[in-house]
Amino acid sequence: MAFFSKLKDRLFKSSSKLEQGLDAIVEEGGEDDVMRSDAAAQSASDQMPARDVVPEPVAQPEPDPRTAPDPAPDTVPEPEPEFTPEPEILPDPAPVEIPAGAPDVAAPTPPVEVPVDTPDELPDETPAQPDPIETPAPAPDEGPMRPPAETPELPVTPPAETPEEIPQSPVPNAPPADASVPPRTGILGRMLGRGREEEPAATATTMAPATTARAQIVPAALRPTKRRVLDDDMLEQLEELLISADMGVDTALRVTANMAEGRFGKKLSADEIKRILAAEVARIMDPVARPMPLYPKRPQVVLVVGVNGSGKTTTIGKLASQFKAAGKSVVIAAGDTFRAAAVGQLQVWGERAGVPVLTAPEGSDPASLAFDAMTKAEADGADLLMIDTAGRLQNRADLMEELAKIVRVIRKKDPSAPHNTLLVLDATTGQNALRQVETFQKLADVTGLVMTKLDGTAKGGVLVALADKFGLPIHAIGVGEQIDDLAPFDPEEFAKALTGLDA
Ligand SMILES: Nc1nc2c(ncn2[C@@H]2O[C@H](COP(=O)(O)OP(=O)(O)OP(=O)(O)O)[C@@H](O)[C@H]2O)c(=O)[nH]1
Repeated sequence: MAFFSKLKDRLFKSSSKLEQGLDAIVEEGGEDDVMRSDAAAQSASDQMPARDVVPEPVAQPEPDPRTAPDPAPDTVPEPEPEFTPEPEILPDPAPVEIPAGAPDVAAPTPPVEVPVDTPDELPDETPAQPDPIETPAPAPDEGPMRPPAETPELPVTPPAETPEEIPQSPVPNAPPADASVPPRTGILGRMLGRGREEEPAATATTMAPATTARAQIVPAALRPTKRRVLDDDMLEQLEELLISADMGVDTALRVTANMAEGRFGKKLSADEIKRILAAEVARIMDPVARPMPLYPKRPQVVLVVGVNGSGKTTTIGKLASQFKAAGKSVVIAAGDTFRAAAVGQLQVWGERAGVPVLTAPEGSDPASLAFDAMTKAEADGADLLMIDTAGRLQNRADLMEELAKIVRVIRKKDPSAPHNTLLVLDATTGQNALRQVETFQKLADVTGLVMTKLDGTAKGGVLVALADKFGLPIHAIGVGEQIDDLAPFDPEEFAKALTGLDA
């Protein structure tokens, strides 16, 4: 519930936009569902405490909803799609000892300097190649592979259904140093803004004097439910609304067509439309909600790519922390060799996660660093090597070629690598994310996505467009700047949050 609130309230501005838009569409062309509201009013007033509502004298007897003829058979609402209950919040895995001292104040771990003397032309030999049968490369069209059940590569405490490889929140939530700040309750309980915001409203209602309450309070059940016939006009308005929420034209058309299927001409309330839309969104998103797969290969090479500022470094830190908590030995390579600040930032994240960060002298070839980092990670018997790369705009051909070279060089060392190429997308970039996927996919064979900043001003609809267009797995979502602000992607929570449905 808390995570749902987090999604709903901070996740998207587009959520409230969609929610309000759907309400407005029905409000605009809808009619009061009189029969339903009368019946609801009767039932509500039967249950209403006397002090809350004093029914006015009724001139006409209330029709008995059980015997009254149905004046409009087509007003019977569609059965509402069922929603899976919110997934159980799993207990945090074993706590991780955060290195003593806050990363910001502790002296950073001296970087492991990797000598970068590898020439551009790297040897063609591929030392210590594993048996290809034991370490199959991920087949692009097979989707993410999970390690065999018996492999010791699985994390220590895999949830049954949710990502095994990215535990929910392995880091215990230490109380904040400032006692005036309320204690944090983990990633699923962090979105407390909504609860706090709701408090005044709740107080206002309960504090209202009885006399004014009698005049002013109109319980929701007493208000007539507006319903609107689902016709071409309404579908067009729905399409426009979905496009404005960044779903893209193609996806918006497909979604509205599916919504109309079997319902055209029927009268629907705003709530019913939200549920139908949420079910459709969840149906599209379900196949892409996949954790990052782990393979028996050591080191499993995870290349992290994306445009400037999308959240690569932050995501690497969060992932490294989670994998470490799951018992993996992780090494990070600072592939942005051109910006000293980027290296420094990665070192801070390495400190936080408690994993070593391999660096190279400023200005050296990032492809060489990647090669040397693989050699070192292999020698150290690391399970995972996460390679950060410089942010690059997808329209900068030179930088994209540099990325392609990194991939080529990695493959010289291990033809099955990189085993995961994660494209980190900033959800606030909207439709531009689609172009980013297209370009990065061509050059770096992207295997999965991480969508960051969903706690910000993101337009969540773009995730639906991405899933609909590319079908790439969404391994995780970033919902904040802290180390445990990375969560598995839950399609149903997402759909409910996007459409403004209550949990
Ligand atoms: N609110 C929020 N901020 C995030 C999230 N992920 C990353 N950030 C912030 O986004 C900014 C950029 O993150 P970085 O991790 O430095 O991005 P990057 O892709 O490594 O950046 P470059 O190296 O410049 O390409 C930082 O201020 C992060 O704190 C997220 O999920 N939510």
